[in-house]
Amino acid sequence: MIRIDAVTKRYPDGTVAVDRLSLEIPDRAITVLVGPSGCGKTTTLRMINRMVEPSEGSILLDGRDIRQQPVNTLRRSMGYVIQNAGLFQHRTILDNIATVPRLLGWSKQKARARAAELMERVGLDTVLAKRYPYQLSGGQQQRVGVARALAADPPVLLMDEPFSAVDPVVRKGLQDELLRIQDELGKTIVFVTHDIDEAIKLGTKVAVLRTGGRLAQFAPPAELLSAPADSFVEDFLGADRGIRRLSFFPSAELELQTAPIVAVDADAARLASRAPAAPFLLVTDLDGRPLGWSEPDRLTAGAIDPGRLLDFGRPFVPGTDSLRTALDGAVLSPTGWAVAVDGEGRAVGVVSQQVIGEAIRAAHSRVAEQADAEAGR
Ligand SMILES: Nc1ncnc2c1ncn2[C@@H]1O[C@H](COP(=O)(O)OP(=O)(O)OP(=O)(O)O)[C@@H](O)[C@H]1O
Repeated sequence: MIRIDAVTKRYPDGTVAVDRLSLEIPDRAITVLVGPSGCGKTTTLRMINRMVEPSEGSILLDGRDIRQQPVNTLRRSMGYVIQNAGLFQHRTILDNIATVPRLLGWSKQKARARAAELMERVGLDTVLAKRYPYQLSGGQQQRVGVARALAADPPVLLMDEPFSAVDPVVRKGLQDELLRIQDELGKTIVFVTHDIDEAIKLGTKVAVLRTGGRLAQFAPPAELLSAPADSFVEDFLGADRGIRRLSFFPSAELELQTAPIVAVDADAARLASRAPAAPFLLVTDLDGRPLGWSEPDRLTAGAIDPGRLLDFGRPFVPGTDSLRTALDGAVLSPTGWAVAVDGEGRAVGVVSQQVIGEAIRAAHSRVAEQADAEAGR
């Protein structure tokens, strides 16, 4: 665990960048530092690897003051990734990634083998190994930056706005990749961003800082969204807080109906038997994949015309997707019903906005009961 204990940083010109900050950063999780420009995020991160020394307070790594070990030893245990990757322009991709192992005295062959392994791990084609950084896209360069930081297998990874310079689509890819790598490697990651959505997506815990380097709230993302500590945090979280919170509620328990699902070859008797179940029937192809919605009386036996069906919107996968995705599916659907599919895209049920609304209320009361129970403990 990294423990930041009442740390203040005052720069020589008198600027207080960080003000009596205390944080317990858990092992093998992603802790995000988020806040407006100039609130002291980078300064805090740099105090962890001693690129900046605190004016007051201390930082402990596994119970030991970080000032008690040589700074080089400390930094070797902490990979560091920055915006724009900060790659060495005159070195190939492979040699960039192999930098730290080489500094640690590994043979060239061993370091390069490790670098090649890491390229695959971060989703880079090894044909890029011999290229130079300027021959890569921004997103690819960021992946190289992550691979380089992981090369010596440090337990801690410090990441300072690593994905800020790329477009939103590439950024989403990099975030997903980081979550996947973290699932495999379980590093202790401290991640700085000014983007609250990125913080909520990546953080196991999120520290919201306010200008002047003071901590506003330190909590798991779902808790930030449900119970912002004050109006600063609430404003910083922005609009749609309620909708975004639904991302943390699973859709697995939604009660699905199967009666309104009919295959495209359904006969008159079958259509008639299903019709009372819902105002709309979902027509699927012969493999069970949804084609679209129709009012029951528009379907005539043996002559279902897929071209005349209503769009079925965006389906969700129960157990994988959240209530937010399910609600989105229902809102997008012209019928107000969402379609649930399995991993292969076959319809497994349908659910109305009303039932999703009830599930949301149930989820809220479960969270409230849990909070009450914890408060009473
Ligand atoms: N070397 C320095 N000397 C004086 N003041 C500094 C120095 N470095 C940073 N600061 C100031 O300290 C405050 C915090 O800066 P810091 O870079 O830690 O913030 P940040 O939250 O990372 O900001 P951003 O999101 O804009 O990168 C700012 O007011 C900044 O101007």
